[in-house]
Amino acid sequence: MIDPVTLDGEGPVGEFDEKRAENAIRELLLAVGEDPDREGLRDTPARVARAYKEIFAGLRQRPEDVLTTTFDLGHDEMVLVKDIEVLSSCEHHLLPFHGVAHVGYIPSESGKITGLSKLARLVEVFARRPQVQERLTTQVADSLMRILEPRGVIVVIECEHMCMTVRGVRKPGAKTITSAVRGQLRDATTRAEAMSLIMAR
Ligand SMILES: Nc1nc2c(ncn2[C@@H]2O[C@H](COP(=O)(O)OP(=O)(O)OP(=O)(O)O)[C@@H](O)[C@H]2O)c(=O)[nH]1
Ligand SMILES: [Zn+2]
Repeated sequence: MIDPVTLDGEGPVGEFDEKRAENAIRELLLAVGEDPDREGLRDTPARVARAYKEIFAGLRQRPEDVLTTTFDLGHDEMVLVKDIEVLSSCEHHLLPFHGVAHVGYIPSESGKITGLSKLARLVEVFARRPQVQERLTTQVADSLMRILEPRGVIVVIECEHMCMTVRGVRKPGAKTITSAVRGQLRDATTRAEAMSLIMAR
């Protein structure tokens, strides 16, 4: 089961309760002073419930479900996929944060490699949950270390948080950058090489 605090678990959690989500959205519309029965809003609770089902689909997925394909290519140098689009939701305001993730690893001695698309799928598993950017970053790094047993991992995520743009402090354009570095990628030279590849435009 997924740990409800760290959300770091193996999943899947229970089924998405669409009816309950619909009722909650109806309540929210009433709370803001709207009429959920007026024509334009009549289908909104069901629509929003379906949207949340999609947005939080990662709660019902495990990293093992996507890191399936591995090959022994004997490649033992760094593999880095840059600019993977990230669309997640901050758990404080349930507003989106979006940007990019860069995920790199140095394969195990045996050269155990995964499909490139699987790194993007792994980001999705953790992004589609109520999140904070720091946890998203470490969960991607730690699950890669656990499942692929590489010699090192680097994950850098750059996002803009809607809760800082549409409300509150209102600072559009401010970017948050988080990183998680594991194993041999902690060595200064290797880390510097990875960072220069990540920062190169
Ligand atoms: N560390 C971290 N903070 C986040 C993330 N997403 C949102 N936050 C912050 O969570 C904090 C919640 O602060 P609170 O003071 O409880 O909430 P608030 O009154 O709505 O805060 P303001 O946004 O400053 O108006 C805010 O500072 C947000 O910017 C994230 O991914 N990581
Ligand atoms: Zn927020």
